[in-house]
Amino acid sequence: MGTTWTPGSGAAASASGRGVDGALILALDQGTTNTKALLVEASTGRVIASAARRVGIAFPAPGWVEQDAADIWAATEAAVDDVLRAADEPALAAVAISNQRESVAVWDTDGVSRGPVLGWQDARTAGACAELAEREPALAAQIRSRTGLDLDPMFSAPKMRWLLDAVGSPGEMRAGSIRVGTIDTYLLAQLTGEHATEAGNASRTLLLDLATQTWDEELCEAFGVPLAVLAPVRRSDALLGRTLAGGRIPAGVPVLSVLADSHAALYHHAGGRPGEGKATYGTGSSVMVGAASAEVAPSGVAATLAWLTDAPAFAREGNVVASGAALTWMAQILTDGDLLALGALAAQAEPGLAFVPAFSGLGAPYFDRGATGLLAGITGGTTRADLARAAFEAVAHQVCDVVEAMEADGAAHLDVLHADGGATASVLLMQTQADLLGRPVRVSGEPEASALGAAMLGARSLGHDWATGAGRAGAAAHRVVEPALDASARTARREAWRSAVARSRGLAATTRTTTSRTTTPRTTASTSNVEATQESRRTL
Ligand SMILES: O=P(O)(O)OC[C@H](O)CO
Repeated sequence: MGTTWTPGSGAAASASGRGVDGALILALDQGTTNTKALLVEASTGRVIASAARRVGIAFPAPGWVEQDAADIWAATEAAVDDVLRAADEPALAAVAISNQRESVAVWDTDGVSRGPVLGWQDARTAGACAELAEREPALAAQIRSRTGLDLDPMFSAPKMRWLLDAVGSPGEMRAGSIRVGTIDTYLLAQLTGEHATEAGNASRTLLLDLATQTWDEELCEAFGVPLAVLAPVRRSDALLGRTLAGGRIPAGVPVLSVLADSHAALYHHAGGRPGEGKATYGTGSSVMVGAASAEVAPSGVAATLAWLTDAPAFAREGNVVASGAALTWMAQILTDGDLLALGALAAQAEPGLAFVPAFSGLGAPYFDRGATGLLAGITGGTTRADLARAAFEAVAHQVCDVVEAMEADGAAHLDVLHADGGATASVLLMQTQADLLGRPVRVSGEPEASALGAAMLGARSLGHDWATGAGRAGAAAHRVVEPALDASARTARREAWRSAVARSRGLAATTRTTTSRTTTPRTTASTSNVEATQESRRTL
């Protein structure tokens, strides 16, 4: 039974076999499921070796998602060991890091973990967040206006508070002898002994003032996270430390760049160029578009700091809950889980049927947990191919919904969408996306966009600029898909979709809106619909 678009590689490490031209960057991508390590030629961006090690994850209670900080570090060291061996122990010019966002670790001043990592999907503080929003609506509004984010359990501050309550004493918190931070901060502590956090990662905590790119003391106080336990906020391209002796990486190698993973992919694809955004097609879809300022985003999408170099780069982001998940579900019904067969089946049909995959409500830009999944437009002539086609249309429509919401106030605009992730292998999906968006889709052939984004930023500090130079040598091929649908057909298909979404949400079918003003935006998380069945043990 085929459940992926392409066959996976079982190799732990691989090397290109070609000689190395100049300095090498070790690029790490610490993600939820694994840590990847790449050796990247600094002058060209060519990947000469790569390795990956899995990271464990636990679900100890409904809505709880935990990882082990020591396991994350062990997987990172093992991946580094694999890649250095594969390349015969080369000299390293720099380390670059990209990492999963929002997840929080707690450790002591020696770098020893003091509790579980609360994963970004962890929703144990959902009750506490809802209670705080109800008790102090002005604070919830202040959080959104200052941080760009909604008060939601996905983000770090409620997790930090939970961990501090669970394992920290007031004395330790006052003295700063216990530390909490996002995964970049934990990795920097292990690699370099420094206590520092990268600004883009910090912007996912609910504690960073987007306008000043510094910790917001009032919000820290509101969440009960003392400044003393937080790391100083640093530029994304700062010298963030040098590797310690005794680790797998030789001592003294500078860490020259850190980017949050989704931000790193945006940096890799678009290099900060205005009008370029990205969509990642995984189980859900993360859609990010650069924004001119830290202005509060329109309802239904978040504002975030993408990275901080000479100037801050802002972005807007929305997360669709079910995109690849919609294809997987339909494939299980129609093609025994075979996604390639689903694509072939869908190609036999014309668009017409609307499938709203609100399996557990809808994410961005609607954030309607009450929405129900539906198929609209079934007739006696509806075929299996029509159903398959509707699943592909649903993925593309949802990305359009987010893009339209991002552009609603005119402060962000998308000219070209970079696409990455497994489902981009579908020619039908990418053409549908370009058609419904009415803009070109640049389909990335690069599977490691996040690690390479971090490496690209680090290379700049070494004097190499792939983004504005002649282009990255050895870059994976990409393809550009141009829209091929006339405006009136596009409008008709978008209207039919909006009508189906309105029905799914129990609204009047004539509603033409990308974002409800009557429902409170809940979250930007792909887990927005995970109802925490266990209330937080503490209130915020
Ligand atoms: O670990 P990943 O690659 O699933 O990324 C997680 C995201 O950063 C969460 O926001």
